[in-house]
Amino acid sequence: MSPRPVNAVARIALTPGEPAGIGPDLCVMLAQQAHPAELVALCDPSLLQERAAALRLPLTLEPLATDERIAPPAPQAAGTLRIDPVARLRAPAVPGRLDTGNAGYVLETLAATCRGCQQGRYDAVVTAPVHKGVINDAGLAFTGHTELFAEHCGGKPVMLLAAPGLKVALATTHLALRDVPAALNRQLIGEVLDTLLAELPRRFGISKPRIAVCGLNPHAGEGGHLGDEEIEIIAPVLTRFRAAGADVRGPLPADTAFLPPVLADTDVVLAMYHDQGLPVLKHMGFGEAVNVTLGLPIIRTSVDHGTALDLAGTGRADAGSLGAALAMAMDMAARSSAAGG
Ligand SMILES: NC(=O)C1=CN([C@@H]2O[C@H](COP(=O)(O)OP(=O)(O)OC[C@H]3O[C@@H](n4cnc5c(N)ncnc54)[C@H](O)[C@@H]3O)[C@@H](O)[C@H]2O)C=CC1
Ligand SMILES: NCC(=O)COP(=O)(O)O
Repeated sequence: MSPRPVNAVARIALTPGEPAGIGPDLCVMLAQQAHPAELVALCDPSLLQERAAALRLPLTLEPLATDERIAPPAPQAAGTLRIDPVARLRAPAVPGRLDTGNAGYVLETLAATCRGCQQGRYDAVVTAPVHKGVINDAGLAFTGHTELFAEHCGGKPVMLLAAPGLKVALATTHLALRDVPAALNRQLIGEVLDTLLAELPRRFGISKPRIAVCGLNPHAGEGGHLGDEEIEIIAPVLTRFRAAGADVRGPLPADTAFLPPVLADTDVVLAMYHDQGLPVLKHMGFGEAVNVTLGLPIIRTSVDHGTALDLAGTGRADAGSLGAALAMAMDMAARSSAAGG
């Protein structure tokens, strides 16, 4: 498929995620306004039609033309979404009620999206949340979109969440806390920093990224008295990167790494594990933050929240983060297109 011209309208894939969660609600809500990109939902059409009816919101689903040369991407009109019916629900989608019967369907929508992105059919993908537990309960091993997209598309993924005023990247993602120390090694920290230093300019336009790196242990190990991962693993890698000219600071005690004076001259804080960095990020910007996977050959952004089963079908879910994820995906697609693809 030939690359689209610079400034062309982007075609963005949208996956509603867990059928019982708020993902379908948010897609319907997002469709209530016009967008300067074409939005293609990859899912069972009945899911969105039923959720729109439950929310009493208008929605017209327009089939995606099978040959994009005939129908180039067009801006999305209010009240509409394009639809690519890549998979069928196996069980009724009841808001708030998980059903293991639909786990395979959810993974099929994600696999089809990866194929579409790799084929150049989509300029980016925006994902609504999936329920990791129900997929595993169905007997399908799954840790997250981040890892699944890397499996399908290649690359060494780095999870980064961006809120206004703070970006947090993670050295490890979906791991039991007890497994984190064993997962950390010099090669991993080096690869994560390499990805951040390559992707922050490319995806965000940050030309010389300033990265603050957290330690693992309280007080960054207190000189080796509270753990030695800082001395054995993190500090030597940072010394190597600094010698090569990178602006990387640390290892910093995580409890003070997010103070305003540190953040004032930091582009990204690199946390060692999920719950070291994300509570701070969500405290600052829940509802307007975006989860982006760096290090993939494709552009993938997502919401900052989960499936919120308690809100599905009620109309009370906030679509702010999905809107922000779409805006970031369009921005990244435009940047990529301007850079030649
Ligand atoms: N990108 C993804 O696919 C993600 C999936 N998850 C999955 O979501 C499931 C549920 O996770 P939880 O820890 O319960 O987190 P959650 O984010 O679903 O819910 C936490 C709290 O935030 C509220 N909330 C979440 N999104 C909201 C929204 N858009 N508007 C208003 N309130 C909102 C919920 O009502 C709940 O009170 C888990 O299976 C988890 O794996 C979690 C995070 C990201
Ligand atoms: N807390 C972020 C999260 O769990 C999202 O994971 P993923 O499905 O985007 O990999």
